[in-house]
Amino acid sequence: MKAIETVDLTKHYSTHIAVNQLNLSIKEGELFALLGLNGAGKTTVINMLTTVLSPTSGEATIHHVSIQTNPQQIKPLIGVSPQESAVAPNLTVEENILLLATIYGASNKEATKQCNQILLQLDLQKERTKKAKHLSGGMMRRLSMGMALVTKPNVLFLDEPTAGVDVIARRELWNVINELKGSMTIVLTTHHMEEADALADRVGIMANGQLIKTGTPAELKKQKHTHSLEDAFVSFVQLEEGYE
Ligand SMILES: Nc1ncnc2c1ncn2[C@@H]1O[C@H](COP(=O)(O)OP(=O)(O)OP(=O)(O)O)[C@@H](O)[C@H]1O
Repeated sequence: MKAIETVDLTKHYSTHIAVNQLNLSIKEGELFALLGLNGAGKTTVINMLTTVLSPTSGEATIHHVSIQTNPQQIKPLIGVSPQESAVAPNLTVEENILLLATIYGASNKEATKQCNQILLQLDLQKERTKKAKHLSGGMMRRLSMGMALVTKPNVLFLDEPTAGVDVIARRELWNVINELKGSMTIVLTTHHMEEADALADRVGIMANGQLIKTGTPAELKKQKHTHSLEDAFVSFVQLEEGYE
């Protein structure tokens, strides 16, 4: 079953084409990493798929539900951990999750059960009574991911989940993402090629709003005769940008 499908998905910001006729198909349970230089269009794609932005043209479906005609039906299917976190700084870790679960209609008992499960899944039990504003960058990202799990999503979007965190916290976040892998479809964006290599079943490379390459990390490396996904990425992007 296809979790996500886009057909000629396009977004214009006045005269600037941020995403240009994107055709993408992601299978249920797959972890797909969207790669690209700054401004390539990754966040715009995620914002369209999560119904934050309306496409200028083209179509996209999540679990066969259209993002344009049925955005309200999309919301229960997805969880989003954005670059700018929606965490309430003065609430504790536990309170942030409980509040969101209650907003989504859980009873107090259900919310507590769900919160305990998420804290366990994300290894956040020790931080449960800490105010969010006192969390480290890595723990903050973990809380943001936990909050994205409140809707029990079929598809989880992680926009640069390890941006700005240290190398140990990054590895710990990889463990958390690896634990979630397979139980839901995950789409993540990253500038860290070793992250895409470690986590992704498949990657898509964007340049100038277009999807220029998709494949498994192994396929892309093989095509460029290298053991480094970063080298393969640079080569694909440079070719597209006309550096070679
Ligand atoms: N609200 C906006 N108005 C006008 N242009 C925008 C707007 N948001 C994004 N853009 C432009 O659209 C293009 C794609 O931006 P986007 O944020 O999707 O890229 P990105 O690949 O996520 O980049 P980064 O890796 O830096 O987060 C960029 O040229 C950006 O300047």
